[in-house]
Amino acid sequence: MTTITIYGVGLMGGSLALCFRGKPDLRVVGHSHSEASVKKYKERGVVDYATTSFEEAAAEADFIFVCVPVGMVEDYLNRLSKLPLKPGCVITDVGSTKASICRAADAMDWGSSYFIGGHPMAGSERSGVEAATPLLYENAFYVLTPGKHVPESVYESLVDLLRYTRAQIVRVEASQHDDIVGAISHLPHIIAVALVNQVAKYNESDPLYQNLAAGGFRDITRIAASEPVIWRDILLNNREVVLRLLSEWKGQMESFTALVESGSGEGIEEQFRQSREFRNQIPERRKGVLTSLFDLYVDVPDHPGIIGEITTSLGNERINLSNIQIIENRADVPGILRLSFRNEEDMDRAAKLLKPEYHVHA
Ligand SMILES: NC(=O)c1ccc[n+]([C@@H]2O[C@H](COP(=O)([O-])OP(=O)(O)OC[C@H]3O[C@@H](n4cnc5c(N)ncnc54)[C@H](O)[C@@H]3O)[C@@H](O)[C@H]2O)c1
Ligand SMILES: O=C(O)C(=O)CC1(C(=O)O)C=CC(O)C=C1
Repeated sequence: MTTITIYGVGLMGGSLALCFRGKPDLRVVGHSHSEASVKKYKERGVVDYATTSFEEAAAEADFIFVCVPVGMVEDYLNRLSKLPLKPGCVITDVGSTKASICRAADAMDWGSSYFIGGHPMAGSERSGVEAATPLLYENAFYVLTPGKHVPESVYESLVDLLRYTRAQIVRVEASQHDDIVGAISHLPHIIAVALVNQVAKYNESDPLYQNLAAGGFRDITRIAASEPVIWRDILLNNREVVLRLLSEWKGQMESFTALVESGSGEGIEEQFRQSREFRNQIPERRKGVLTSLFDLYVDVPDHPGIIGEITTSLGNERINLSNIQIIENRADVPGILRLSFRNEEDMDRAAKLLKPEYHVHA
């Protein structure tokens, strides 16, 4: 029996627990310092056992996942490094920054256990165990940052366990990781929050702002609803990278200001041309919850029963749907329907069937 202990069974920890729970020869233990949370973990059935005792949670563990806010990770690792852990125990975390955590962990004496930094590139603006789902990591990249002293066999044992997440493991050096996530995750969160706060001010005097907010505003601001404590810790921890990016961002805004001020239509077009080219080459299929390799997107008109019509016509042709999701891109009405299939043949047949009536794209 392999025991997996999760400290902080929230969105990320709870989702990991749900990936491992009920799998052959795996036992999942959850830890929280709060009695109420321990009760909740048990009631929701996310773990096999839960405790408020830090020591008891670690005692039998073969793998430990530290899934608390970045600002707390070092403290948790420090406490763990001082416990009599099972020999060969692998400790990892899911913190959104890696350089300072890995540096701190490298300076700790792990005895016969090992630390490997981790960061799944999947998540949500929601938080807490209530938001946990075993599908969170599916098709996402999962970064691991093993230090030099971690034997390959130990690294492979963690990779092997993580196959239950159905994520794609990628090995990255910790400071390179922080540079990259600064640009593709931390800066976008700041921009989304600043934009929402700017619009919220206008909305105070004219609530029509909120009502007219459609696809553009919604697409760029979903993440502005993210958990404040989690993001406070991330931005402060990746301070230097974030400050450099913000300064470059100011430059971007100044360039745009100059283009608009000088009426340079050509310059504006060029900015959009460049960004469209890069944006369109990002492999859409790999990211997000519930994506599969065989997805079709169908623009559906807003009329009652439309989803039923589509699923019935697929059913009549015996085309198996593995998933269906409405992507809300217009206020309060279904816009794009994502249909997922288990194989290319089903996807192609569905596209052929739906094309005469709907706008279908892969
Ligand atoms: N939210 C995301 O999209 C995302 C994605 C990848 C990685 N991460 C990282 O995962 C970790 C957990 O984030 P989450 O989104 O699961 O958050 P969450 O709020 O859903 O869960 C945090 C967990 O940590 C526990 N905790 C322990 N000490 C705490 C303290 N002092 N303050 C607050 N909570 C404390 C909470 O009880 C909770 O169980 C963070 O390090 C975060 O950077 C988050
Ligand atoms: O999808 C979201 O809501 C996320 O914010 C996920 C996201 C991201 O920025 O992409 C957020 C933080 C991470 O550490 C990793 C992933």
